[in-house]
Amino acid sequence: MIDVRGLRRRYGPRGEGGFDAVRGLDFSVRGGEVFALLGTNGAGKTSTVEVLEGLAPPTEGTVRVMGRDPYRERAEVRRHTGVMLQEGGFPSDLTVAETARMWADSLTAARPVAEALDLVDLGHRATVRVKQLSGGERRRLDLALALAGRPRVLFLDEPTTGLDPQARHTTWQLVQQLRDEGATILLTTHYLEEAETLADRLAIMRAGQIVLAGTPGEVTAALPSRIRFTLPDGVDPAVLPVGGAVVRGQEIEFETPDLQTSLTDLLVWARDRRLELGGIDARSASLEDVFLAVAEEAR
Ligand SMILES: Nc1ncnc2c1ncn2[C@@H]1O[C@H](COP(=O)(O)OP(=O)(O)OP(=O)(O)O)[C@@H](O)[C@H]1O
Repeated sequence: MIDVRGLRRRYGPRGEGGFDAVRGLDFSVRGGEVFALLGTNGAGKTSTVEVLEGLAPPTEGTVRVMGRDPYRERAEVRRHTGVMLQEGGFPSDLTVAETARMWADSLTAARPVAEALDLVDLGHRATVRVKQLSGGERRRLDLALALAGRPRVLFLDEPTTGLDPQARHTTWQLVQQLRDEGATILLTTHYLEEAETLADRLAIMRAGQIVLAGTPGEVTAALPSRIRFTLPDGVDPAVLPVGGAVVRGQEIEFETPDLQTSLTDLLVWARDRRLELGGIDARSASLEDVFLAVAEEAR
């Protein structure tokens, strides 16, 4: 549904004075998939998504959405896409329902306004003026408008920024529901839990390039897992069956690329010696660990 080959996006002139925000991206998003673009501030996520939305042409490379060029064939592509920009811009004197109705009138086959507002839990705020909405409510209105045309492809740029935890979870459920109904969704987010929860696949960008991509499981497998425990008093850490452990008194921590094997070996070793290990904590790297490692490498 989305295909990006060799995408570059440059702001300003060629040569000095210009800036390459996107420096050669390749990725694709399959139908019915949620794909998350992650990256530090300024990594180039919005610059990429804007090209996919047809708001700007690529400086180099090709981009296809549903097999079409979203910039040159904007009218055709736009009919099937829903877009939630990082900042929506609505006339602030209109009410929520008026805003949604105005938007719906510009679409073919829009959802009924009440249905679109109910999807994002804004039905009870229909008669409130946009300027009186909280930041989180405006975000949800943005989302309602993005969904209004029953899009087959949905672009969500930081959809849950400013939402309280409950509204965030409701939004996640909505995104999952839309995906289950067949929508293809590309989102950017700074919430790693959001990416872990929603994304079938994700890519981490840094300085205009993708540095890691895959399923959340594949991406977190890029870093070693970690095992921690406490040895019983009187047991010398030197007898441990693992190399490279960090030892603080009786507290032991070590990393392993193969969590299951290392943990099994450790537990069998302890059982054979009738040792009771305390506070065993064994975990794979989290997406946050990976993200921080990627960001750290850039320093
Ligand atoms: N119109 C512009 N002119 C010049 N430079 C720009 C312009 N828009 C963005 N940039 C620069 O391009 C780089 C990428 O910006 P972009 O907004 O795509 O990053 P992002 O990954 O979406 O960041 P964030 O997480 O902060 O939203 C940044 O260094 C930014 O300063």
